Amino acid sequence: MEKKGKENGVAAMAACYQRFDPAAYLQYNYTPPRADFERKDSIVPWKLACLHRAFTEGDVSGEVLVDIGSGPTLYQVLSGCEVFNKVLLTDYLEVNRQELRRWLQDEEGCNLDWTPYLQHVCKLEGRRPSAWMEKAAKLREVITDILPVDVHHPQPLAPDALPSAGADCLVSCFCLESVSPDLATFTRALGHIGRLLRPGGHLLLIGALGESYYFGGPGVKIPVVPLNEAQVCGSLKESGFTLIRLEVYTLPQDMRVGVDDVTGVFFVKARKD
Ligand SMILES: Nc1ncnc2c1ncn2[C@@H]1O[C@@H](CSCCNC[C@@H]2Cc3ccc([N+](=O)[O-])cc3CN2)[C@@H](O)[C@H]1O
Repeated sequence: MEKKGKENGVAAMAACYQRFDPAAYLQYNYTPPRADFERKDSIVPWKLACLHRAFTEGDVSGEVLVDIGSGPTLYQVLSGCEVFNKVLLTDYLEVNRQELRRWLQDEEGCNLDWTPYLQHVCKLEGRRPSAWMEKAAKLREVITDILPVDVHHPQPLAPDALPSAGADCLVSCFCLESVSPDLATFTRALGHIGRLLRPGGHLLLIGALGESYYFGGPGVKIPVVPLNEAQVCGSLKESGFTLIRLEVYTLPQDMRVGVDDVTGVFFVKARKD
């Protein structure tokens, strides 16, 4: 019974994602107020600051960075692209991989202008904002693949996707809790992606606290397993990670815009045992 229940939950979740709408999702979460670079308390600048610090404080290095569950967004690797010379983006849905490919190939039809993001991260790096074009070129140089991924598989990526030693660093933002029907499935998925990482490699994990649903498009209500900090820390420990740092952002009232019921966002830096 238990096994059947687990498979049903994951299958039901996969069915929800067939209606995911990248353009709407980007609009909901990656435009003001949640992405307002003039506001100190906006969520996206907070996330970019966490990622910038984590990638540049000296302990993260290597060849290969993998972003798990990229969705249609690039912000996750704007700092990491300066540290790694091979970056892999991944997502479960072809519509998201297509959105990413459109930007990478500098094609028409992108659903979001990433320029303000590139300019903001250049500022964090102490560069002039006009260096954003160099950062865009750097991204297009180091992002070598956009691959399918399924975190519910013990081997989430194709066998030949990574060097045998594994990736040197993983980043994953708002994915695991949004694709797992319950905490046990979240923890199992964390273990699956952990197996992609070499021992001593780093995991940078951003996710939602207290979220039970979000809209992945107009009328596309997707269930989420609500997490608290203690559960995140417990899952990391159970999946063979040592926590280095946990930071939490609590959403001000005007960041609660009706597209989900998120109360907070966590940022984790951890190392694979
Ligand atoms: N089995 C699977 N394996 C891997 N990826 C999978 C799988 N199934 C679906 N996916 C893939 O995972 C998905 C990743 S996007 C998930 C959205 N997460 C919730 C959303 C995000 C968000 C953003 C910003 C803020 N904020 O406060 O600023 C709050 C929130 C909270 N709401 C999607 O790309 C899907 O395509």
